[in-house]
Amino acid sequence: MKLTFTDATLVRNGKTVLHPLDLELTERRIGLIGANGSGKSTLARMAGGLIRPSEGAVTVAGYDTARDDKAVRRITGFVFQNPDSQIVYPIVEEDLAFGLKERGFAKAEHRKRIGNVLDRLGITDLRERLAHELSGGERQLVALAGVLVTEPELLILDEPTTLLDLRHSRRIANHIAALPQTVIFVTHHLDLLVDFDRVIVLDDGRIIADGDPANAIAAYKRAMI
Ligand SMILES: Nc1ncnc2c1ncn2[C@@H]1O[C@H](COP(=O)(O)OP(=O)(O)OP(=O)(O)O)[C@@H](O)[C@H]1O
Repeated sequence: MKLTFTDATLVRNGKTVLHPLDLELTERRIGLIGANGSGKSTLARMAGGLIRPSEGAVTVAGYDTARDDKAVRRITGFVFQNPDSQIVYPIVEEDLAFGLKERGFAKAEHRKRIGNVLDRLGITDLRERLAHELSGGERQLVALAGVLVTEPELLILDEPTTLLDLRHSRRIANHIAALPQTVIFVTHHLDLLVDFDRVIVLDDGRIIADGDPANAIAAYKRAMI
């Protein structure tokens, strides 16, 4: 999977949210870090075709996100910080099945896939539960499971562990480490990125560091003093 940003810019209400970006992303696990409001979510959404650049172009697996946004969204799964924006059905299992149905998976496969992903995230006990009765962290895990179960080619995770305890955050990190797909992971939890292939640091809409996790995280820490 290859993503390219060519002079991609985003201007909103007169503010330059992202200054012209040139990037070629071919790594499997890419972390995005930076200060609040530095443009991480914007870049992540642009990578998945949810936001079109004001100028320039973004391509995902050869599809231009401005022209072929449907194709891009078909191969991309998003997990956002707020699980409530993602959970649609009242019962956890129904919610996970909904994502599978929407993406055209055969019904016979639903139970097996759902069982597998719940098991891997350590939340099998939530299968029959009412989503609105779950804790914040449990809902975040269900939202994540709902996307993982569909195995999208590109997985974009925007602060998916903000409500999780250490055990579950680690489980997510381990799970991501084993995924064959491309993952773009926005987070303030720097320790989750130590084994990543590439980490990009944003500051005020610009890339200020880009490289291996140790160097990128060190640059971020220096910039935040
Ligand atoms: N429609 C808009 N109009 C004006 N400003 C916007 C708009 N959308 C985003 N911004 C601004 O762009 C900047 C980048 O926002 P973004 O959500 O990408 O930041 P972030 O790095 O993900 O931050 P956080 O760590 O706080 O989640 C912010 O200053 C935000 O207020």
